[in-house]
Amino acid sequence: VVNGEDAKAYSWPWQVSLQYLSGSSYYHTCGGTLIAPNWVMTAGHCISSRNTYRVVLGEYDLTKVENSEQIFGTADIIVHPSWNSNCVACGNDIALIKLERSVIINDKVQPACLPDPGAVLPNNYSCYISGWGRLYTNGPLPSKLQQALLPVVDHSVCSRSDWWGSSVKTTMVCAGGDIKSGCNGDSGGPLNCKSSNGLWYVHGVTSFVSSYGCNTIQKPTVFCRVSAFISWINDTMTRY
Ligand SMILES: C[C@H](NC(=O)[C@H](CCCC[NH3+])NC(=O)C(F)(F)F)C(=O)Nc1ccc(C(F)(F)F)cc1
Repeated sequence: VVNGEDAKAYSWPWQVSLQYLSGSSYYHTCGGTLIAPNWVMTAGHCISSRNTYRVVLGEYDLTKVENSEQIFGTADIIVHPSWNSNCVACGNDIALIKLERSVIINDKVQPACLPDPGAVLPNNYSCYISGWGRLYTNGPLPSKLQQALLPVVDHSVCSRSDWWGSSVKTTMVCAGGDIKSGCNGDSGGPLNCKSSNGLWYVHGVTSFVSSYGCNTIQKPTVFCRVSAFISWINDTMTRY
């Protein structure tokens, strides 16, 4: 997250650190969202069949053991069937991870609410991105979870030729576009948006930023629009 701030510890209790095994150590590679006691939602581009992954919940400072962490292996990983790793602009950048067992729900680990099917947020609606992605383009990863307020940019603006043009589809959500943005390592994490009922809903799965730099003007962070995939999510959680 570029130009964000340290999140309050455990204030996004559905935030996940997806880590891959390299040698004898695990490394943070992507974010994710807990959506059920044994299911995590992340980005399709976060998954490679060559890797072994683990999922960490109740995480805040990646460099410390805080005794709130719950660590799980994966029982199954289902990448959206229409995800094409050669075409991030085509969308469908979403995957589901079935955990080897259910998490212990507590004040630091809770599932997120998901939006109603088809729900589209209006322009300028305030949401927060959260993640352990780079603090600036080509910069370091933070230790503590970061967050930044990103206003939603509706599709009519986001698809303008001097914005994302045809690279952004209606199955995506744009947010930001100024000096705040997601950055590499935030992939797969949540776009957290507060509803009028006072609950936080995850409307986006962090998908891409500009190759010219994470916080490029008129290139908002682009998210997979969760409300376009509710049926697939429900069907998958039922079938696997
Ligand atoms: C460096 C930058 N990386 C990214 O945006 C990667 C996703 C890469 C998936 C494809 N391998 N995502 C992130 O870094 C994230 F944290 F913001 F989500 C990138 O490749 N951006 C990018 C590539 C293509 C297109 C476009 F669709 F337009 F072709 C747009 C942005």
